[in-house]
Amino acid sequence: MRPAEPLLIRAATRGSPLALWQTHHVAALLRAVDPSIEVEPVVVTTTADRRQDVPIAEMGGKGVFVKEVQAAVLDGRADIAVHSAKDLPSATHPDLVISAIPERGDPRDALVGCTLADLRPESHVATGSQRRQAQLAHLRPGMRFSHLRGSIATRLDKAAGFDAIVVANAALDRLGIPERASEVLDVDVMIPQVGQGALAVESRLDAVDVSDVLASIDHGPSRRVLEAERAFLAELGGDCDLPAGAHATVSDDVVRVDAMIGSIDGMVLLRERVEARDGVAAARSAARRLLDDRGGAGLLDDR
Ligand SMILES: NCc1[nH]cc(CCC(=O)O)c1CC(=O)O
Repeated sequence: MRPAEPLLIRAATRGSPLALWQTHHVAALLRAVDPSIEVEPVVVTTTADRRQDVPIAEMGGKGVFVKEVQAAVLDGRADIAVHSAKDLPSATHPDLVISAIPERGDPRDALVGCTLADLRPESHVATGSQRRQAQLAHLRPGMRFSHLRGSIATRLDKAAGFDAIVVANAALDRLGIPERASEVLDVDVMIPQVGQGALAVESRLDAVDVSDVLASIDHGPSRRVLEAERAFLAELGGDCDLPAGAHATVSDDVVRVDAMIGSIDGMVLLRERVEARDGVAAARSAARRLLDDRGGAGLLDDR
């Protein structure tokens, strides 16, 4: 018997060590299902990667990380695009489909430099995320914040200049440096960003053969919570960085959504928890309560 024809899947990815780890992870998951699959990374250098000096918000929001990776799939240079789910805008491209959401990693944020208990009102924290700043400022009023962006390695290199920086714990795990976390913040202390710790693999809507293969590495519970979290983001109408976050979990067929909207100075922090079998409905209702009933819409407008 002849061996099966190898199936080549070209995977568009950013070139950072984290993005490459994620692409290799997707490749390993696919090959565990079908060893005849070969995954060839197609590295795309995004404008956002080249311009480390410019805040994300000024480059057009968080979609800047994914647009150029998606373009490689849309114009046929690649078959799939591997993204950090949290970098994906809430509305996907009309010609693309999220054909796999593999089992989610750690959704939590990590403090690097010192623990939460070590943070004083005079402490200086660096983060580029309005969500992280709003929640930390609420926990420890008075702290000074500086902007920080760049790859995880770049940010870790600059950590010594501050009392603490905040990064996704999944990134430390994936880069093999979990010991850099001074403290991993419980989701009750710091609500994570929509999609944090999860991967989203896109393919062309018309490439049914590719999406069939990817379906084999889709993880149902992870898809269910991610779709809920993304519905929260869509309801907020925000694809740029907002002082807002949502985290969903599923147990006994019930999805629980914890969501927050705050002011960047930490003076106001609104939280809601909604549980329902329909996670998307739960997330939308958490968003409506925060925006309409509790004044969150005004907070987002005032930024
Ligand atoms: N903001 C950029 C970004 N996009 C995805 C991750 C980490 C990996 C993940 O959340 O899956 C990071 C780094 C960070 O937030 O510290």
